[in-house]
Amino acid sequence: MATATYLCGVKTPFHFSIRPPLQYSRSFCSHQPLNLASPFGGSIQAQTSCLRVVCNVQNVHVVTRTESPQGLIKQLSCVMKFGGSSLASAERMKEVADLILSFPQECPVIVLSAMGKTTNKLLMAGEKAATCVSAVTEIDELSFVKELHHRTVDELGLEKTLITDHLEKLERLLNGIAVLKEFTPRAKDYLVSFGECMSTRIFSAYLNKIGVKARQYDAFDMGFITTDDFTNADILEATYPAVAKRLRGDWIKDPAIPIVTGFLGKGWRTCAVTTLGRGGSDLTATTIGKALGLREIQVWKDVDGVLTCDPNIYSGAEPVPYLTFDEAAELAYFGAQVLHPQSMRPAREGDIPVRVKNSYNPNAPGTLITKSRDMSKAVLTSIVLKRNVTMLDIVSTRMLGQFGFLAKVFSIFEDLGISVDVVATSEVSISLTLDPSKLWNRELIQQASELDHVVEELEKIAKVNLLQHRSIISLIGNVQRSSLVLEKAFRVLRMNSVNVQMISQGASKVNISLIVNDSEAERCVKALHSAFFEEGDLSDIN
Ligand SMILES: Nc1ncnc2c1ncn2[C@@H]1O[C@H](COP(=O)(O)OP(=O)(O)O)[C@@H](O)[C@H]1O
Ligand SMILES: N[C@@H](CC(=O)OP(=O)(O)O)C(=O)O
Repeated sequence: MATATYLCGVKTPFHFSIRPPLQYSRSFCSHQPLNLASPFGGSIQAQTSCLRVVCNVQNVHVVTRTESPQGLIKQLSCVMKFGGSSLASAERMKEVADLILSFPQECPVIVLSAMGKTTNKLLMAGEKAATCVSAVTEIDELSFVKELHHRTVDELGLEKTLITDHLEKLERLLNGIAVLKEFTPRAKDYLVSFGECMSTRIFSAYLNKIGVKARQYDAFDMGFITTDDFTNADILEATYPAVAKRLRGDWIKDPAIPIVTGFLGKGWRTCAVTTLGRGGSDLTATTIGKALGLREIQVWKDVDGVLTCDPNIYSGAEPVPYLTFDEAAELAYFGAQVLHPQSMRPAREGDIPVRVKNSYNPNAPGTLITKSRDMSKAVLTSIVLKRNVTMLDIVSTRMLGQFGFLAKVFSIFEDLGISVDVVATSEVSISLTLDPSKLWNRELIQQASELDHVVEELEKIAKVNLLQHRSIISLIGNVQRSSLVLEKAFRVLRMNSVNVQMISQGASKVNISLIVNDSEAERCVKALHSAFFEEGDLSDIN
């Protein structure tokens, strides 16, 4: 296979490949004058040169290289993602715009979540529409969403018509939910999508108003193809080339800062709007970073980076300067809300650094997440808590030495489509926790019967003890020094009279998980945090 790549600006933007057996002809057409608007204002007189590759089968690839009088024009360079916490008001939108413009050397792709708590409000409005008898217009959450967006448009000096269509559609959708008295996962995804659709339209219009050329994109219309698992869809491989083609194509034709809806996609079978799970805009950002092979992915939050523990549990949590993709993935998977559980995957695959920064405090260095880092001094990086976990103790009813027991147990989970989080096994017994993210979005009643069904199936081959209201405390760090970590952790837990019910050191080599009662969990995290990060006596055990 022959591969040609033009180097334009910061990163390699074009790749095309031709399989040797195909006949192809090439023609160059050069020096076609083109008027390009610079996204940061003004226009650039540019020329393009095209390399046209015509294959004798069905594909025609046209690769275009764009040049300004000074040379090649800048290419999209990084992703900047801003979450709801960074975009809570018109004032915040202005500050985010200023923040973006304070990096004139960058040509960013901007990914936005819904404003403030819009997603929660929309979900609540949907629940109320499905269960209440009063008129949809009386739902407080709908009034809140309308008021927030109207006020923002007004304060930014934008046309009211910018969002009228969306607000009308939103109300009609809630009326439909009220008539059907049903709020399906598919309806949930369509309903919450209005949040991102409106925030991106408002922000893009504002940038254009202040003279920065921007173009709004709905992710479900620009190539984000997902599974049809509403409320928790996975991104499919076809997304990467589709997104790259669309963003690059538009940028070359008419450069404008892309403003993309986070969190959303399009189901590949249903063609309906899907969402990537709560906090999914982080995943949108890393997917775009990988698709375009960008230099860096920035996720701007309301905290000074990834912290040593959840600041809502312990306000003395400190920023962690460096993390590996593996550490960040474990941290996110085991419950740190700051990053979406799947968001590290595209960044790791594309080997693109992720920087977590604070939009309220841009000068703080934040956290840099890369493939590897110097672990020589690392012991513990962060403590993560996942609450309300269900644990199962499963003991084989057969004699010791019974082979195939583990396989049978896991095939039951596979058949029922339930993910397992933490596992500890012996030849005849298994203790495990169930991944609540796979149960979160389902109706409570369904959850209960689902668990009953799991137990029923398992009881055909084992004695089962179902233990609810447990927490997983994950110690993320250098498992090469696990003895040190465990020694200290158990000393702290013993001093706090906490009994650990299960322990697992994952194959990931960055995580030790301890299972304790929900009621003891926060106390444990605080005590562990203070022992590992504040008392400074790690050197003792070193
Ligand atoms: N280990 C952690 N480090 C940083 N923030 C954390 C951590 N654990 C939980 N959080 C919470 O995550 C929040 C940021 O994530 P999120 O609300 O999803 O941001 P955004 O809406 O900007 O994407 C913080 O405000 C903080 O309360
Ligand atoms: N708005 C969605 C998606 C998202 O990523 O939000 P945030 O970036 O504010 O966590 C949610 O609340 O889940």
